[in-house]
Amino acid sequence: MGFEREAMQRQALLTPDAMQAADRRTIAGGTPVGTLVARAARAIFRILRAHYTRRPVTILCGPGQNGEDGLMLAALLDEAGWPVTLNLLDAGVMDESDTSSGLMRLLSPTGTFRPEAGTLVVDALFGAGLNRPIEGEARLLIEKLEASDASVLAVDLPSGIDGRTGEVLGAAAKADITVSFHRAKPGHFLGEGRRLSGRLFIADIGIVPHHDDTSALHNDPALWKQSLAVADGDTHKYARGHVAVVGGPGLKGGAARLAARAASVSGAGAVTYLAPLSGAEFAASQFDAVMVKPLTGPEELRTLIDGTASAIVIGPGMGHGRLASECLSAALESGLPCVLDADALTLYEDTPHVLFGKLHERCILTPHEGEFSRLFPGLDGDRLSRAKKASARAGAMVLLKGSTTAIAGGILPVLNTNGSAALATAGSGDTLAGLIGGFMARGIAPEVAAAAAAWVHAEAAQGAGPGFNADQLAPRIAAVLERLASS
Ligand SMILES: NC(=O)C1=CN([C@@H]2O[C@H](COP(=O)(O)OP(=O)(O)OC[C@H]3O[C@@H](n4cnc5c(N)ncnc54)[C@H](O)[C@@H]3O)[C@@H](O)[C@H]2O)[C@@H](O)CC1
Ligand SMILES: Nc1ncnc2c1ncn2[C@@H]1O[C@H](COP(=O)(O)OP(=O)(O)O)[C@@H](O)[C@H]1O
Ligand SMILES: [K+]
Repeated sequence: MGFEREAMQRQALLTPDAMQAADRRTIAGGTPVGTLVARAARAIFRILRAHYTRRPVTILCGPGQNGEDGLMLAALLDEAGWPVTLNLLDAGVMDESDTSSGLMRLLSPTGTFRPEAGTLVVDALFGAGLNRPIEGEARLLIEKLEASDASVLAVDLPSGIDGRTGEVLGAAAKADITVSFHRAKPGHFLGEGRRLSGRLFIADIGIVPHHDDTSALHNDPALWKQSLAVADGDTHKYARGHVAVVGGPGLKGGAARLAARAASVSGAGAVTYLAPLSGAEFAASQFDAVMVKPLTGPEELRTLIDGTASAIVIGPGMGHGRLASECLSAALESGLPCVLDADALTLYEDTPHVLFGKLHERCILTPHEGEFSRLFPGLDGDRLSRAKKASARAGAMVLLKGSTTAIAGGILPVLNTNGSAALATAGSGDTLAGLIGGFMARGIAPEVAAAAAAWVHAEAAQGAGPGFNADQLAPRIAAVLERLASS
């Protein structure tokens, strides 16, 4: 089972180009552009009033439709008795209807913009139409805004953020709230765009959706919750999935043990931890539910592969020795779903093409930025496009970890954004690798397993205090899965 179809449409991320195409399609379908702008302005007005008490509002309006949204908002606020000032980048954006509606009297002369604490600035300079770095007068306005203590509400995107990549083109001021329309844009979650967008609200303004518009998905349980349901009835442990976790020698065993613990709460029926004797003996003293087997060579792993193993997690704490590379080869030759993390990624960093030659479509590579840059040198751009290029290069799925995690190689790339800095703790990536392996062992398709695991893993750290560490993740993951199953 893949992603749920209707949810895919709701979770679509649209690039600014795709959004403009959707806009044109909607207008061609009979909704005048003025109606869309009016709906957009009303949505901003509603969200603005829900979050701010009445206070002086300055609206910065650019030369395009983003500025039009700002003008229309000015009229609504003015009508509701809010003190509004307009700063236009280009007085030409005002047409006769604006002047006759009395907006002229809200205009403040160029050069007088002084954002102050206690006021609200609406940033309606540029949105989807930003097509070059910001300079001149617009840049001055944004820099003043950035240096001020005023609250900021951005229309569509903080002006200066590239909606496709999240990159700052010239300058951009941090918004407390961003109100965008129809669907979120990749730039809300990538690069600086994530931080600068603040709290994101997406307003429905009646844009007609079309699946061709979608360039990526914003991860959400609606996409895959059904796939996690455990079928009731006559089953047995191995039928529910058996995860083989390949660990390393004694002193490095913690990473793979974390992976095994995550696999054992994933809903899979059995987990076997394989490690050289020193690691296996210690693991056996730590585990109850997880089975332990000593590894003297790749044969023990092959026996499990020929038996009941249905997915393999390999790499965390494994080391770089001969046993490690033989086990990795055996894992990949098995054709079973495999998660490659940590040492499995760095083992081939000098000869990545050798590794890529062994991968298949049920392999998922889970690098953090450091591992990624060593395994995929020379790739630049935002995290989403790098993950896509890396997946194409490797011929496997790539889950590139970070505050926004990008997953590429499935039907559509996925961005996961529910993580928090609590996850930046040793062993949290190992836990994620184990959870993905557990889901794949259950027969869940790789792209679904990766997306579900990324979300569940991040959700498990929600509300974590300063004393949180990766040891605490597995029981929290079990709790998240329980909540999902009963919701
Ligand atoms: N797509 C839709 O369906 C809807 C879009 N709406 C609004 O329309 C916006 C898009 O409107 P536009 O396509 O007119 O684009 P924008 O208003 O974002 O900007 C385009 C204008 O800015 C100029 N420009 C671009 N980069 C510049 C730079 N760095 N320095 C100076 N000038 C620059 C362009 O030459 C053009 O005149 C969205 O962001 C949104 O706010 C809403 O009205 C609701 C409906
Ligand atoms: N600031 C952050 N916000 C959200 N998630 C984060 C942040 N920093 C790290 N993470 C997540 O934490 C995990 C860290 O993985 P990794 O770096 O491999 O850790 P380790 O190697 O110690 O196991 C990844 O899932 C990553 O997405
Ligand atoms: K804007």
